[in-house]
Order: sequence, then C-alpha cells, then structure tokens
Amino acid sequence: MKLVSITLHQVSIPLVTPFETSFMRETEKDCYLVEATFDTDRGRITGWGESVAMISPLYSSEYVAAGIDVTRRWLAPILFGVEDLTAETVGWHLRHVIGHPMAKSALEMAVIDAQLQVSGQSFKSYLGGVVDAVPSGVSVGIQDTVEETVRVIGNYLDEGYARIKLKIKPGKDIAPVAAVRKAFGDDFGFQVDANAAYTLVDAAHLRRLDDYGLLLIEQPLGEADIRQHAELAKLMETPMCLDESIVSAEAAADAIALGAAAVINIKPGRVGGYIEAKRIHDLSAANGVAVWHGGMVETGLGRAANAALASLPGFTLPGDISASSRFFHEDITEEIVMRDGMVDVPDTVGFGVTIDPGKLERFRTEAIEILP
Ligand SMILES: CC(=O)N[C@@H](Cc1ccc2ccccc2c1)C(=O)O
Ligand SMILES: [Mg+2]
Repeated sequence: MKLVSITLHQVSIPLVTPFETSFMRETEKDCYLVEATFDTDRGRITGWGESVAMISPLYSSEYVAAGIDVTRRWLAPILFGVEDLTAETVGWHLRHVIGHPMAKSALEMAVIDAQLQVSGQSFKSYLGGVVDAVPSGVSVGIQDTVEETVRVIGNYLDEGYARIKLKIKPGKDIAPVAAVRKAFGDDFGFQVDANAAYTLVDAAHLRRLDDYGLLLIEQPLGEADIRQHAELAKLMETPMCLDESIVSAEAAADAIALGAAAVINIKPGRVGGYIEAKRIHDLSAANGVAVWHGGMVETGLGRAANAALASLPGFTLPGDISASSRFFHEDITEEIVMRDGMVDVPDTVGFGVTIDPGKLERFRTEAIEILP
C-alpha cells in the first residue's frame, strides 16, 4: 500500500468521574486519532489508529503535543517515502526515530486497519485470536476516602466486572485494600497498581499487602527499576507485574530473565504497536509468564483493537478492557459493552468498529493535516 495523506484528530472527551492515579488526576481523556489514506490494489482506503499518549508526560515521556509533532516532522515523512507499506514493517521503517512508541503505534494501527480492509480479515483472525469474548476487568482510581473506595468498588462488582484493580500510592494503600477485602470477601479477583509510586525502601510496607490475597501488584517501583523489582519480588508473596517498565520485547525478556515479572501488563501503545505487543505475548507464553491486556482509557477504536489482541491464548488474566461507559458518557465509536463480566471480541473486517463523524466532530479540538 502507498500512504497518501494523514489527518491527526486531537480529541478531548469528558470522563464520567475524575480518574486519579499516583501520578495525576484526569477529568477528561485527551488523545489524538490517526486518519490515514492509502492507495491500494483495492483503490483508496482509509485506516484509523489511536495514540494512547496522555496530555502530560507523567505516565511515560510521551504526551499528545509531542506525538503530533514527531508524527508531522519525522514519522509521517518516512512512511510517505515507502512504496509498498505493510503493517508488519512499519516499526522497521520507523526504527531510526528514537522512542515515541505511542506515536509509532498509532500509525502502525492505521496501516493495520487499511491492510485488513484490503484483505477482508478481522483483526482477531489476523492475530490468531481463539475466543469470542474476553473477561472484562476494571481499573478504579484513588478515592478521597476508604468508604468511597468501598462504595465505588461495590458498584463495579454489582455491574459484574470480572476483576477489580485499585490504584494505590503511599498513604492510600493498605487501608483501602483491607477495607475492600473486609467488605466483599476473598472470592473476587483483586489487584493493585502503584504506577511506580514506591521505592525499595517501602519493601516492608508493601509486604503487608501479602495479607490480602491479591492477584498481583502492578509496577510498584520506577520504570527503570527492573532489577529492583526482582529484589522486591523475592521479598513478597504477591506476584510481581510490570507495566511502565515493559517498553519493548527486549525489556520483557530482561524482566523475565531477572525474575522481575511473574505477570506482564501488555499495552500496544507503550511498546510501539500491536505487532511488538504480540511478540511480547509470544515471549511471555514461552516463558510461562501470564499476560493480561492493560488499558489507557482508550476510545472504542483502541478498545476494540485491544479486545482482539486479548483474544490470544496467552492472555490468561482479566485485563483493563472495561465498557466504554466506565469512562465516557459517549464514545466516538459504537459503545463497547460489558455483559456478564465479558467484552465481545469483534470479528468483522478490520477492528470491527466505526468512527462516528458527528461524535468525532463534537469532541475534536484540532485537526492537523499532513501531506507528502
Ligand atoms: C486504566 C489504567 O489504569 N491505565 C494505566 C494508567 C492510566 C490511568 C489514567 C489514564 C487517563 C488517561 C489516559 C491514560 C491513563 C492511563 C495503567 O494501567 O497504569
Ligand atoms: Mg498500570
């Protein structure tokens, strides 16, 4: 395929409730979508992608304005110069640009979408998905009080979510976890995510979480602290899970070899795209490491693509693929719904969802056109 034009659509979608983590408190979802048009042997085809970069560089070094800039000035010109562009080679073509995995992933996603429309394949079948629905977990933000944490989690359990993940940070960890276990018992899947808020000095404190039968503890230490996570894993019973640290298949191999990750949270944007994410899935399965699909508060476009990836056999733990309604009053695609703790895996051509032009218009703050 030959890339002929790109439009980046920056959007801001209000969240149903503020979402607080150890590193920020968001009240809207800011991201950009990639609308890419290609000349193919089936005529002119448009593919869509989504960048998961946040508005500020607080989860990782990427952020919306940087993704738009690096795409306009470096990534798009490289792809415009490729005569026969394929999804499987986007990462290779972009390899000389250092970093910016989320910006690269958004472009690769648009190439995947167009390529699937040409081949008439669903993303699920392209990847080798094996199930028609995946268990739907929910990520719960830090609440003002322990009582509010219990109330919010009770509501998600009543909705039927397959697993609860609670954000924690120093000072808001043991008490809310203990209260939730006291309120709802031990029979539901419960895990925590610290978003790198602790250090090894906190090891004795974090070990107290071992009393609550958690499925895993996600990224307690810093992104660069792979060796330190291996040290902490030796001190805790709760399985160690990495998110921010797993920036590539190579980082996943290092983390597994060092014993820093018994579980890996897979996020295509964080690793440069769905093709690299599948490599991490395959590598983890080969090493007996469980993986689950993480979330970046994606629109329905990313949510649908994530559900297809999560339908691979190695995704043995419920992921953060929640219903659209967990975050948004309205999505820019068809609503992703959770039924009986499950989210359906789209199996129609491409990602199986369509961007609604009216809703895109409503939530768009800027459109940036990029031509060869
Ligand atoms: C669902 C979940 O917990 N996601 C990330 C953190 C996160 C949290 C909040 C976000 C808000 C806007 C965009 C991306 C975001 C990512 C995580 O697993 O660490
Ligand atoms: Mg996380």
